[in-house]
Amino acid sequence: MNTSSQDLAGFGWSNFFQSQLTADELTGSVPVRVTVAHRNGLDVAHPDFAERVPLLTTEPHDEEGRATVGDWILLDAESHAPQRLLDRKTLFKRKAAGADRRVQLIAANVDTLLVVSSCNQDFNPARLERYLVLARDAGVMPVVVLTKADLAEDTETYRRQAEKLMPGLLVECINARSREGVASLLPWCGNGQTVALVGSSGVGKSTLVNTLAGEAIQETQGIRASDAHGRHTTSGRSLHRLDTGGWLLDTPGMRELQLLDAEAGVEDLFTDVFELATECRFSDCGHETEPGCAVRAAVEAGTLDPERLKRFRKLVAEEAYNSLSLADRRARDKGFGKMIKAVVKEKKGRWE
Ligand SMILES: Nc1nc2c(ncn2[C@@H]2O[C@H](COP(=O)(O)OP(=O)(O)OP(=O)(O)O)[C@@H](O)[C@H]2O)c(=O)[nH]1
Ligand SMILES: [Zn+2]
Repeated sequence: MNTSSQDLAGFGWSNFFQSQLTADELTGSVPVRVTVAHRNGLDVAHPDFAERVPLLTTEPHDEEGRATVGDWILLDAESHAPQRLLDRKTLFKRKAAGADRRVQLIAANVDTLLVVSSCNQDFNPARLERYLVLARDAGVMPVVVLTKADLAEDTETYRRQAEKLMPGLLVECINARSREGVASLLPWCGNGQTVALVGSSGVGKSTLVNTLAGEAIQETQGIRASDAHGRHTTSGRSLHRLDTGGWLLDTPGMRELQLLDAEAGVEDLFTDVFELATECRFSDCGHETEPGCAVRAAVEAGTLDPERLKRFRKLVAEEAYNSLSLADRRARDKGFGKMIKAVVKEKKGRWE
């Protein structure tokens, strides 16, 4: 077998992976990319072949040691038996529901996350912010893509709102249905580049995939005229080659990604709020009613957008909730239910 490193580069191979190989591995192994992670095997691809191989052997609780879609693994050059997993450049993961909170791997080695929303009533800065946190946590570069620019009267207002979410954030307003429309995204989809998409239902993810791929690999469905919500379209877990030589990683797991355990990401995204908070009189200030609160002072002085503070609070609360185990969540929900019941009972009692 004589595969040039250029061919491998088209699959996403780079010096980052190459430098992990030992002298023995350079001659005795062949690197392959995981295109589908099945329960009992891995579909892998290489410029010269594609096949199903057995799972890597891992320690029972080493969830991150398992291979997921997008990973690079080494096979024995002769037998094609899987040898080991290479370190990842980036990783999307989530904690599974359930008492043991196992880590679920979603996708590895994604270079760019296209955060999709549209230039209409679906545009939601809070949701975009959440996806940006997610990208930060995975170590992936985010690009905000605002679709349906062809239907909007004033795309600049949307663009400006999105740009305000993070310093230096790239925002592209596009028509996802036209080849020319998506041209501005091509730099992120070049040879060997891996992109993934997130965004709510109906914003045009499948349309974008179709246009980028140059063929209909995703089913799109018409938007329901009445409520502007797209219908859910199904898709298989996969890594698709784009016309441009890039790879589109589109899996149900990726589509369902939610903000989970994103503490570091929240800090990155809201450095202004965190910096202000260091000046609050109390170190555990909740920025609600405490005296000497620098965060509220900034809002009053007009230097901090109150909407931004609101979103920050929501994100922190949501993250705290998501980080609870399922058992804790149930207990909390039950506690909440009990509290409601008690209040209702008390109110009723008063009138009976
Ligand atoms: N005019 C116009 N229509 C668009 C654009 N992007 C998407 N649409 C339409 O919006 C509808 C929903 O698009 P989809 O691609 O199915 O949305 P989705 O995000 O994949 O939705 P789910 O599969 O539910 O996650 C379809 O009717 C598309 O044709 C755009 O940029 N311009
Ligand atoms: Zn404060």
